[in-house]
This record gives sequence, structure tokens and C-alpha cells, in this order.
Amino acid sequence: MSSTRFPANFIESLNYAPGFDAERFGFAHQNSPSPTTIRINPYKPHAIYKGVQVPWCAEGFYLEQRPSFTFDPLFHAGCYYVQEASSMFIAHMMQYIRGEMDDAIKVLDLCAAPGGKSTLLSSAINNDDLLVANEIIKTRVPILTDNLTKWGPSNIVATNNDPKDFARLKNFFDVVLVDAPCSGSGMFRKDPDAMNEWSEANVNLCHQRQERILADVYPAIASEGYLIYSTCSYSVAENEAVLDWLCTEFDLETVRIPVNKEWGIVETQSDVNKAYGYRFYPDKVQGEGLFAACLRKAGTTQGTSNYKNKNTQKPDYKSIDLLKPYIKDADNYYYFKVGDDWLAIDRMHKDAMGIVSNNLYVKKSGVRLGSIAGRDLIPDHELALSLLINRDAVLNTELTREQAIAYLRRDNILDLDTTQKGWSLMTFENQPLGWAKLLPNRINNYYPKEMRIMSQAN
Ligand SMILES: C[S@@+](CC[C@H](N)C(=O)[O-])C[C@H]1O[C@@H](n2cnc3c(N)ncnc32)[C@H](O)[C@@H]1O
Repeated sequence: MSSTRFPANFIESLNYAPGFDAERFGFAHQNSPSPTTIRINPYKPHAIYKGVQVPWCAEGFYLEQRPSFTFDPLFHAGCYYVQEASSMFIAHMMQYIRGEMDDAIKVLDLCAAPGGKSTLLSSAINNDDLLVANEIIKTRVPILTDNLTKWGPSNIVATNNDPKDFARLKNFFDVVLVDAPCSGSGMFRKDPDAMNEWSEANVNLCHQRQERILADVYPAIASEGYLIYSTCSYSVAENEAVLDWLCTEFDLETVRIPVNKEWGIVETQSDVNKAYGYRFYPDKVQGEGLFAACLRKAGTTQGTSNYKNKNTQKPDYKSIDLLKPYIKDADNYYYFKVGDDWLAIDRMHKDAMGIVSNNLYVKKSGVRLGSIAGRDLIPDHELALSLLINRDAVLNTELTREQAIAYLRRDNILDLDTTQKGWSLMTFENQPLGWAKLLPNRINNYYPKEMRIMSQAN
């Protein structure tokens, strides 16, 4: 048996990492393949195949095989997200701390693309809560917003900002998740190419960047609010050492998260401040490498509620009345315009969204409904996949699997027997995929070009 070739000094560098067992760790990398896991969307219930449950996440499941997700219409409908099992532990942390807070909360996912943890946080919070999902790298924002669109809720705002911009929102967020960019050793089994990037020097650079990101966002955490910090690195420098630095530099105290011993998670404490952290090793859990920790900000910080918020849009009741039939519980939403398009967000999030959009670069807020031409709504893709759509107000056309794949490729849909005319939701197993316009002798496919299936294999 040949052994996995880890980068030079990698194994030695982990000798003091809590719970690290070089032999078992090497064996797991050589002999046990990465499990395939999905997390189902609780807002889009569907009888999809569910395997064995991920111990720390009620919505996570191990699959026996890796199917072709690209050619599963339910994947495109947002019925589930393909996510590595250890990462789902953030849902367990979020549920625990959500239980400690009574009122509606505002949550920030600071390093959010492609959106795995944003969709996970979205499932762990209430409708009264607001999630802001931020990504610094502009080219990574579309994948984030596409995944949020597919997931469906309307209580999410996506932004494209540098962490330092969040200093403008002092004491604004009750929970901040920093899923930090890291040296990536936790992904070595799943993605062996990641080993080429690893070096001790890079671990140190990552450590410095992690401190910078955390220092930048710290002012945005509310008094008595929570910071969840996670990496997919095994290195102490990127994990426990960062906790020690946080506890020394800022008014933060450790939060111990209850974990079941049988889950195989290693609970650690940092050297100096004894801050709790949770380590995942592939030889101890069915999942990849992860580190996660939770800290709480002391309740003494003086905040300001004097945020920049100049929301001056006057309501256009004629247009809003035209939109309302398309929306379930339509009076619960605030309707506003961006360019020609109408958007809707839960009424209780109007002020918070106003503050966010006056201070940050917003790329998506609530649900984009579409534009109004004459007395008709030209519906947006976001509306089709959202949870707020009133499906009784529009046509619904059910597709076979082959037709659904053709639709998702933006090909012609063959053998579609329909006498109905107008805008229609195209559905597969009753789950909306997007819009098409049914015309007397053809169908116009409005599935977004940039989201279409490109791959030819099926
Ligand atoms: C570990 S990934 C996030 C994965 C994501 N949370 C998920 O679960 O799908 C780290 C993210 O941080 C972003 N990032 C890179 N450099 C950054 C910086 N200096 N400040 C903030 N975010 C950064 C990356 O673009 C990347 O999207």
C-alpha cells in the first residue's frame, strides 16, 4: 500500500494539533473515500432519496453513490444543496445560539460564496430574522446569488463588500459567521490538488489575513452578539491561535457548544484563553477537515443606531396592486423598485434592508418579482424559485425528466402537450424550475442563459 504524499512538513506541523493521530489520519486519506452528502431544503419538501443522516445535522444525508447532480432537475429547483458533511456542524451551532436569543435577529455570513453556509444558516433561522450574505470577490457573487435564489426565502440580502466596509454597521449583527479563507488542508482528501498550494509560509499568511478579516468585522457584532469562526484547515495557527488572539484583543468570551461524544468531534481549548473549538478529522468523523468555534461579545459596547438610511421611494400603489395577486400573504411584504424591476422583502425587514443598502453594495435583496409592462407582469426567474409565489395565480406546466433537462439546457421542449397560453411556471415533480411563455405554436424558454446546463453528457 502506497501512502498519500502530503506536502513537506505538513504532518510534522500538526504534531501538536489537538486530537491529531498521524497514522490514522494517513490511513483515512489513503483508504476511505470522501462521503457524498446533501442537505435538503426544508422549505421545498420533496421525497428525494435520503440516506443515513449526518449526526449533527437533521437535514444532512450521506448518499451511497454520487449521482449526476447536474442532470437532476430537483437540484436546479433548489430542493437540496450538495455540501460536505462536517460543514453542516455550523447548523448545529447556529441552532444552539438561536435558542439563546429571544427576539428577531440579524445574521451576517461574511465570506459567503458559493453559499453553502448561507443556505444552511437560512434553514436554521426564523422568517423574522434577516440574513446578509456577503462575498468580497465580485466574480464569485453570481454563484452565491444563484444558490440563494434556488433556496427560495425572501429574508436574505446579498452584498459584495470588503470586510472593512462593515465597520459602518456598528453593533448591527446579532450573529456573524466568518468562514475564513484558509490554507485548505481539510480538503486534501476530497481535492488532492489542494496539497500543491500548501506550505507553512501560506499557513502564516492565512493566519494574518484571518486576523485582519476578524478585526475588520468585529465592530459590526452587536453587544451580546455571537461570532462563529470556521476554517477547513487543521493548523493550530489558523484555529486555536486565532481564538487566543480574538480573546486577547477584543471583548469576546468563549461559548461551549454541546456535542454528543459519539459524533467523533474533538473538542479543543486554546492554550492561553482556553477558548473552546471543535475539530473534525476524517479518521474520526464521516466528513472532511473542519474547525469551528463560537465566541460571544460582552454586553458593554456602546453602539450607535444612527445608521445611514435614506429610503425615499414613494409607494406606487397601482403597480403594487398589480403585483399582489402573484404573492402569497401579499400584505406581509414591502414592494420597491430597482431600475425597472419590482422586488419584495418581508415588511419587517424593510428598515434593516434600507440600512444595508445605504451602506453596502447590494447585489440581491429579498425576491426580484419582475417588471410591469402595461397591465402585465414580466416575471423574473427569482420569483419562480421563491417561496412567496402564489402558484394559483399563474399557469403551471409539469415536465417529464427529459423535458425538464431540455428546458434547463434552454433547448426546444419536445412533445409538450398544452393548450394553455401565457407565462407558465415549468415544474418537475411539482417543483418550479423557471418560466416559459406558451405561445400558439411555440414555447419561449426563459430559463436564465447563465444558469443553463452546459454539459452534454447525461
Ligand atoms: C471558505 S470560503 C467560503 C465558503 C462558503 N462560506 C460556503 O460555505 O460556501 C472563503 C470565502 O472567503 C472569500 N475571501 C477571500 N479573501 C477574502 C478576504 N480578504 N476577506 C473576506 N473574504 C475573503 C473567498 O472569496 C471565499 O468565498
